[in-house]
Amino acid sequence: MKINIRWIVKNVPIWLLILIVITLIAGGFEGVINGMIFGQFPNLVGKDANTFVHFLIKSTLIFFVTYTAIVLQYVFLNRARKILRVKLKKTMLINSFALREDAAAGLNHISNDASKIDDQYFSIIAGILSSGAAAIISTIYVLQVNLLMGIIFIAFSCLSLVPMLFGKKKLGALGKEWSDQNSKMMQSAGAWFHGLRDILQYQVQKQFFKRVSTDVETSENTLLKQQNLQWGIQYFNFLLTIVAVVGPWALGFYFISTHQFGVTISALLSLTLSANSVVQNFRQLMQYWSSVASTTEIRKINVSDQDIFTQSSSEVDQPEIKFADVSLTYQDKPVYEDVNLDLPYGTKVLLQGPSGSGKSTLLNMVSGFLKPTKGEITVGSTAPVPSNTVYIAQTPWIFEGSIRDNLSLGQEFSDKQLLAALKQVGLDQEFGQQPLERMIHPDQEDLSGGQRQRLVIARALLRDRPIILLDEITAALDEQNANDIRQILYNTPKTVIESAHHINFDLAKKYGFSSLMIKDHHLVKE
Ligand SMILES: Nc1ncnc2c1ncn2[C@@H]1O[C@H](COP(=O)(O)OP(=O)(O)OP(=O)(O)O)[C@@H](O)[C@H]1O
Repeated sequence: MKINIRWIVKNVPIWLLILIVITLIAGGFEGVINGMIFGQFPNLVGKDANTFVHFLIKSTLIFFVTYTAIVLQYVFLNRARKILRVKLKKTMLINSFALREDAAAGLNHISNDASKIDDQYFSIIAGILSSGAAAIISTIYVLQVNLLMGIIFIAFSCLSLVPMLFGKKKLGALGKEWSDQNSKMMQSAGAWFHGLRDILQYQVQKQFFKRVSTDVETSENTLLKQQNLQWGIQYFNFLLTIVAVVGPWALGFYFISTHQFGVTISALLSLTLSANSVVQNFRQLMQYWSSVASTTEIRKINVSDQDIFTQSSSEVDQPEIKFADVSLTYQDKPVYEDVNLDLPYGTKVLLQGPSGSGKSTLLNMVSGFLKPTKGEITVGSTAPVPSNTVYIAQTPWIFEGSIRDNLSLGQEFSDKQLLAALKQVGLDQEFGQQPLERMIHPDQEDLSGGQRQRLVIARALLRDRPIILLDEITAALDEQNANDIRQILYNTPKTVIESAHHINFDLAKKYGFSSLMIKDHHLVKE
């Protein structure tokens, strides 16, 4: 998808576009009203008081309408920009989510890229429209003062287009380079902040800061390169503007001295005054163009055809999990090769294997987050979808908000249900009098690792899903808590697949678990 004029027109309401066009036309007279009104002065010589009053009222009205139109123009343009910013950020949020981009890349899009597109595209398009309207109106005025000289002035004005023709591509490439480097800088800055404890512990402040500061320098250097190129182009523009003014004078003086085409000094003077508006607006347009060019690449937004808001149905009843000749390879590295597996509903499985052997990978395939490179996985009669499972991960996801928010995720649950879920994981007594209202701030680490883990388990218990996937969930829990939690999660008719290094074999036996061992890219029953 490309953020361009078509996208803008599609997203701004038609009534607003009409108001913008009307105010643009009215405001476009600003460049020539002085010329138009001052040009009347010679006609006032020797006229009566009535004519003066009439002239004053007319001039006041013209000034009033033009300046009011300019202000309204910006009010409407700003409203349109706000609509476009909201649409752009929402589009970016959805696409980064659908494409599973990492947090740093996604945040870079909605912060840096979105501001750059707003500053150097949306606001510039507004400027282009107003300068364009002013240039057209000034041009019409200039042409009707003296056709030949008017054409000469405008032809010279077009010279200012030349430098931009050469710089456009390079500016676009630098814009993209800057955005990529910015994303890298956000990643290394994120690592710098997240790693505070380890960085201090290993006393590697200097070494680590060098990484971050190099990335900051690199992205700022590219921005500077881009700005220098913009101003280089602008400098050539200025030089050509001199030619655009002096050139027509030279021709005009020649026509005056040879008495050709009725060119007079006064016509040349009024043309210079009005044509200035044409030249200025052309120059402005070129400056705008260079800004627009610098956003060309970042305005190309990767889109996914997936509709993330479509609710995938989770109505499979007592599904069987089947793997038929499933292989999964990361780049060139095989994790699974031709695996066949049949897990009837209610099966309880302990997934074992050395670190890096593929335990999380298997759970991710069953939950539909990873597609096999070859073969087919079915859950019930369909391919796996995340909504059929609860996947409890090694690192619990909690967010800024109340315990209630973190449990319900915005869905409808009664207080009774929420409190019962907290009680099941033993958290009902740990969060004070009103546990559901307690606010949590993940960045302040105000919950222990075990509390976080139990909170996300309570979140899972609230939801009735036929398959429970447990990925190293007890790593942050003490033995007692780990056993209590396991009892809750195991005591269910549902399918449970647990990957764990530390296993309570007594409990596993009690609840009928069998073992699946990952060996040489295959699953072996033990
Ligand atoms: N996104 C990825 N890109 C490339 N390789 C990956 C990716 N995710 C995992 N791997 C590789 O796939 C292999 C299996 O990883 P997986 O996380 O499933 O192992 P695991 O058995 O769960 O390990 P652990 O017990 O340490 O958590 C590893 O060698 C890992 O490096």
